[in-house]
Amino acid sequence: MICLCSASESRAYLLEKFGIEFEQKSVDFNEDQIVTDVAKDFVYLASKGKLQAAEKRYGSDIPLLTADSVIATAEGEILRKPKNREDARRILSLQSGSCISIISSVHFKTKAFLFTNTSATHYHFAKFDVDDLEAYLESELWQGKAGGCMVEGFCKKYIKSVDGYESTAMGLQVEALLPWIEWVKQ
Ligand SMILES: Nc1nc2c(ncn2[C@H]2C[C@H](O)[C@@H](COP(=O)(O)OP(=O)(O)OP(=O)(O)O)O2)c(=O)[nH]1
Repeated sequence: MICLCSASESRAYLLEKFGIEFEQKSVDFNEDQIVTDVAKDFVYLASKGKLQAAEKRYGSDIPLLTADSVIATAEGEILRKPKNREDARRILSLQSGSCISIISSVHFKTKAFLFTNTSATHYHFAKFDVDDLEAYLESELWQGKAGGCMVEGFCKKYIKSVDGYESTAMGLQVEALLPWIEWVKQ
């Protein structure tokens, strides 16, 4: 059993999809305190900060798993979760017809080891249909997602090319974690 220290439905879905037994508890960490404009450093520091907060709150008797994800545009702008529908429209419009990277960092800590991994999945999207984008904004499915993005949903039909795991793009590179989770089961 491991503890997914995250409020993320996407991360819980991914662990369930891979048949990993877990409990889920949220963790409070203010990502606004992170001062960097480098996306891979942002997610690493956020994931690390969440782990430290989780250790303080839950102790370390059970293996703790934390993660953070952002989108980086081709220009290097970091896109986090949209604040509102207008922000979602702005952020998604930046991704329309563009190349982006979804970067996820994980920290997985047990009594025996600390595993960290920062991975990216790179997408080239076709231009989003305006009416389709408005319908997606209306659906509010973009809420709580880095860049308002759903690679398995709204964005899927616009994918012209992809390089990397879909799981990384959805917020948790389970494939990289699996050997370490198996080790814990021994
Ligand atoms: N279903 C789906 N979720 C995505 C996708 N891209 C990013 N996400 C989700 C994963 C995370 O829940 C969220 C990124 O926000 P954070 O890394 O700050 O995590 P979140 O605040 O959701 O939960 P946490 O901080 O771990 O309690 O976006 C995607 O393409 N599909």
